[in-house]
Amino acid sequence: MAHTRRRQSGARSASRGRRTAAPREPQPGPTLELEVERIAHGGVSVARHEGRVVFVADAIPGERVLAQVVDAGHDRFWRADTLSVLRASTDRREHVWPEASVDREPAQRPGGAEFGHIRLARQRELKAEVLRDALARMGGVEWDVEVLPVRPELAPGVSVDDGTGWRTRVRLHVDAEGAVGPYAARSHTVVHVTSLPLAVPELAELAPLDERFPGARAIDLVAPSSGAAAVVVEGEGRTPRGEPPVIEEVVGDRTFRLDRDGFWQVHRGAAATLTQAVQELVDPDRFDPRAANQDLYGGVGLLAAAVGDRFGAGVRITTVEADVRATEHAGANLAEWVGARAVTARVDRYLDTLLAGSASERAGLHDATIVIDPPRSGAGRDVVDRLAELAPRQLVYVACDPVALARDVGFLAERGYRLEALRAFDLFPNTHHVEAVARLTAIV
Ligand SMILES: C[S@@+](CC[C@H](N)C(=O)[O-])C[C@H]1O[C@@H](n2cnc3c(N)ncnc32)[C@H](O)[C@@H]1O
Repeated sequence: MAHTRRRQSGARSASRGRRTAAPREPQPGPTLELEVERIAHGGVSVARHEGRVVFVADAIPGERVLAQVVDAGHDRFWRADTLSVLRASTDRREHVWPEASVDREPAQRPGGAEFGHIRLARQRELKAEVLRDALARMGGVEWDVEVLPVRPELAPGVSVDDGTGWRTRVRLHVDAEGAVGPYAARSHTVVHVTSLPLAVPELAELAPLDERFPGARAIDLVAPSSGAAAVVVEGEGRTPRGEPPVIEEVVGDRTFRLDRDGFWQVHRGAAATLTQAVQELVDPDRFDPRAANQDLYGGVGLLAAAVGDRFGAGVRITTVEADVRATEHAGANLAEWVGARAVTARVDRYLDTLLAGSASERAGLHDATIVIDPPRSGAGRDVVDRLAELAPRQLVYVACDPVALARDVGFLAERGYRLEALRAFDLFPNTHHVEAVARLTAIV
């Protein structure tokens, strides 16, 4: 495709001579019959056409499908959508969200349920395969991964049969005419749907799918574990001034307060699942309650509380988070631990201040356990290098992206840390996402 470069006076000097590439338009290609070979990261499967990789959506490894190439603009791979299934896998089932099924026009299928046509147990095997492959390729470790379902007692009301009814946060979008819906898969086009099966039942009922919101940008649906569910309309003149409403989330015997629009784990049972996983994965023989323990990317203090509950009232732990409101809540949520602190900071800068500490401060860090729960992009080289320099006894890494985790496991291996334990959980049934909790320890 020919790109036209727009000339704007002053644009070149403003960008100091750098040219910014215009977003690439996808180039539609042919309709193909494809043998689907294996799963890839991102919820698509790998097929081949004349030697070229084709990433195909809405298929299952082992199937033969008729697929429309939606982007033939790359030399090395194309992207395609399944139009119909010519030979179905025994793992195929009715899609849990009829509107996302292959029976609908690809451009009209909502995103966010890209595994909904696959038996639940097989979804977990595919997620395990992606994590195992990523760890082998990027992390340099062979690890036999099993992805476990959320335990039903931790997620009351969530269907264990088909993986529906778990989402406590849903963002819908509003189009130019004010119509509401999710984005179509792999696009920013709002599509109309009549149901939200992945949402917890109270949100599925509340969702204003047939209403119009002219001028609004998005509709956020929030169902805290305690108190009423809410529909929040975002857009010009609609965001209320002043402090955002505060909600409560209950995990076991604990209540966490947070802003209604603040970060919280999305699956109804996720916070309890991760609490248990972190408590189990911290090696008690390596844990020193008086060391300078850390909970990095700490949100409102969920995982610092998990460590505190596991090791008792005397635990020292600092939770570090970039969002000021979240750290204010974390300070209050962790008030009962005299040794707990909540710090507002970017993790990389915070680690720089730790690295500049005195010899006795550095010794306290050397004995520390550091829990780290970064956003989807992972910790990355800069943070990993700083962590390795602090040389804590153990790291407990909570990850929502297998490739970012595997990359960071690889970086940590270069810096003398090895993967010692790993658990993976299906905190996002019917999507391709998977959560993992890993313990890495210093090789001595
Ligand atoms: C995956 S959430 C985890 C939150 C918390 N551990 C929990 O389970 O509720 C990641 C958090 O990291 C915060 N964050 C993102 N980038 C950050 C950075 N560079 N430094 C500090 N916090 C950051 C986000 O605001 C978010 O609260």
